[in-house]
Amino acid sequence: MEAEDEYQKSTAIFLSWLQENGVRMNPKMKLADLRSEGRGRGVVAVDDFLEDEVVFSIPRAAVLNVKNSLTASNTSTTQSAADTLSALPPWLALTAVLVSEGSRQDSKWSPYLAVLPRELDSLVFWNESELAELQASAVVNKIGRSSAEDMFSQHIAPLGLNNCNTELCHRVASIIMAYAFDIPELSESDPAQNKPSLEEDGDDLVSDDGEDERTVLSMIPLADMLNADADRNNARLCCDNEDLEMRTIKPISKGEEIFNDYGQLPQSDLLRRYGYQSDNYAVYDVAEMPTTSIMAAVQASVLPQLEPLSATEVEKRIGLAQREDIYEDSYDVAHADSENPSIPDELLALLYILLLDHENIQLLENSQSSLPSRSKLATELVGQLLAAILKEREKEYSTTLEEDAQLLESELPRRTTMAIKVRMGEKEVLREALQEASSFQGSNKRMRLLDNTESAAANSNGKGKRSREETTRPKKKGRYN
Ligand SMILES: C[S@@+](CC[C@H](N)C(=O)[O-])C[C@H]1O[C@@H](n2cnc3c(N)ncnc32)[C@H](O)[C@@H]1O
Repeated sequence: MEAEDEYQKSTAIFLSWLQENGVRMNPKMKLADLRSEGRGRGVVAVDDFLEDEVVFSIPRAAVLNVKNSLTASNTSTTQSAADTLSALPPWLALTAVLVSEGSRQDSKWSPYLAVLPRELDSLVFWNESELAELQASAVVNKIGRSSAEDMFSQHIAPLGLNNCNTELCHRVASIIMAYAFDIPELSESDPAQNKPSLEEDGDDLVSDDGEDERTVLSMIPLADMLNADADRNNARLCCDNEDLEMRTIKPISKGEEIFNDYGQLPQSDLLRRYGYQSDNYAVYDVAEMPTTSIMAAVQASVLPQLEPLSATEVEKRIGLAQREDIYEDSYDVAHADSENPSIPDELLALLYILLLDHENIQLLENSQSSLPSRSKLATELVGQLLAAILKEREKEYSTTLEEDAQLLESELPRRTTMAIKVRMGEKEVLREALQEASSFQGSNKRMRLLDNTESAAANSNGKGKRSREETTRPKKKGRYN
């Protein structure tokens, strides 16, 4: 059979299967072939929807998760299989279940499994030269291909599932990452938990988010046919009733696509987890600033006016940053919005601690002073150091924004184009952060500048007068401002 016929036929069989399994579809929706627009299948309105209308409803028994799969298989091994699976993280247990269901001709979910993709563009499937196009994006270190393979060989291989191999496990785990939902175990639910997610760990089939809500990682036929495109979200999965319901969250006009919400992801994570790129997610882009490179810049004395710090002194200041709860392994810079600046307070606080003069670091250490507000953290010197660090970070990418823009004008392989957009998004963020850093105007009076040291030394020798600024240091514990 031609691949095209196969595609249409599998859609038709899936639609009949949905009906047989009690899925009720509003006649105002249709499952559409959106391949020409690069979105595979999707759900489209064929008539106007009001806000809070049901688009379709799905009985919980049609959902594919560990419990339902074990119930459907109804074998004597069910209890021991349940025990084995419940010891695994939810994503791994569901991977085992999908591989197992996929290998059975008589699986209740066969027509559903047949419409799931054979190939994905998630980063785990990119080869080295494709990944190299992401340049210095931190996402390259988050793919976790080899750690996933360790899990497969340690936990899935011993199950002896038919036709199971590493590539299949990757494919299934990636489908789960892009398609599965975490749904509340019972009907007392928080419908906010409706986005496909895999960022799970834990060792139970249900996960507990710590707020009395236990969720079950589940594949939800049809609900997972909704695409997403940042703020074009107009529907969500509601788990309050016996049946799961996809409901509109705003009026939708005839002809519009019905979109779910995958979250406010930077383009890098969208690519890693869902295997696509969309300019509409660029507003959520971030550039990661690893603390190791921040420390390297500090120790390399990138600013000549800075008094150098000994290794012991650096250690002490890191300890202080940890005590103040602002020390992180890396800091995300992002696009500023009405509520948040581009550079996070924690990063400013770290640099401030690294740049404080000896007298003031002592006061902070003895809790005679505390970290000031953002405007005072944002000293000119902090801005200069940050600018130097941001420029170094920019240099880790082997092309400039302008060169990337030029590259995009030519015909490129799909993955190269997506990678270029991701790295451009990060470079845009770095530029914005650089601009923000250049605007810092807070006083340098407590900063570890060579001048300060000289005047302080002169003062301690009784040869000089303290400057007016130095005498304004806080005398008791409290915020500098
Ligand atoms: C939950 S599924 C949605 C159904 C999917 N289109 C299908 O045909 O099976 C998520 C996958 O859909 C695709 N997708 C979702 N939103 C998209 C978009 N705005 N643009 C391109 N692809 C999208 C991505 O491949 C993603 O991994």
